[in-house]
Amino acid sequence: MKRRQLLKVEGLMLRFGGLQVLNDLSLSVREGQIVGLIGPNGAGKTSCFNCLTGIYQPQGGRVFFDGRDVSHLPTHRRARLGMARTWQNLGVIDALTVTENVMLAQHQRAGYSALAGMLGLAGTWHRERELRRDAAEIIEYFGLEAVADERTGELPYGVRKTCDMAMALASDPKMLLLDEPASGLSPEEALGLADTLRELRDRLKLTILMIEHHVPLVAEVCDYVYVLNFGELLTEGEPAAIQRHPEVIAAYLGGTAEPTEPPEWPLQPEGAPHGTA
Ligand SMILES: Nc1ncnc2c1ncn2[C@@H]1O[C@H](COP(=O)(O)OP(=O)(O)OP(=O)(O)O)[C@@H](O)[C@H]1O
Repeated sequence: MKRRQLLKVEGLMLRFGGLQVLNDLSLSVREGQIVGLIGPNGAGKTSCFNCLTGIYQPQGGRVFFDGRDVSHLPTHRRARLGMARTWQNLGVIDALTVTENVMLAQHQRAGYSALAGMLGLAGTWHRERELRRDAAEIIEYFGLEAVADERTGELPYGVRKTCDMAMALASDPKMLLLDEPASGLSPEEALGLADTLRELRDRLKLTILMIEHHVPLVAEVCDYVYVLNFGELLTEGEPAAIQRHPEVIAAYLGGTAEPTEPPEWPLQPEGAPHGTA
């Protein structure tokens, strides 16, 4: 039996001035899948995430999440329904500790503001204690205990990325939208990320949509892949087929669409950001 669609996107149209950033983009993600969204720089991947999370209001198309039309809901309402996101440039606040960042993210579901919690206003004390306990569990899950009380601005990039992921999880989401989770990570860290993503899917039953340039990671963990080019869907399918698709190879290399033999992966799009993107 096919699992139900948790996310469904129909005919997204997004324009900035004369630039058609997304053109009739449709995709779907079934519950429990890890789905990749790949494509060269400027293809429209982050803009697509911004439309899904309500940061951009597209001129056309609809977004359904968990059976609801969320197209006109603001970002915080979509987050409360279970959409969590990580950022290409990190969502952590450098001046706060790892624990404080995770607790800030938890207030998505706390029922009162982070400020009320910090000030210990009436009715928040008991819940704050629960949140702190949950935060400690999330921090332990991601192996961040040793740096829990350190300011994130003073931590290595890979650790800050892990903290960003912990923050996304702190809102108790149904779906994670990950924007380039492997960028800036060492090869060993990227390998560890593959295990983490599979565990999030298999143990915590999370559904994941991720933008990623690191094609070996996509090939290893994704159940299904969408390829964007110039705001349009170039192709979609299982990772093995995508890696051999002539037009995908051409879009990434900017060359002929008829290679004589499969290229060596990883391919990086021309001018792809490596590092902090
Ligand atoms: N707020 C905006 N105003 C104007 N143009 C924008 C805006 N946001 C995105 N764009 C343009 O939309 C196009 C797609 O950008 P987007 O960041 O979505 O691509 P991407 O596929 O995520 O690229 P990358 O892999 O480099 O992150 C680019 O030409 C970008 O300049």
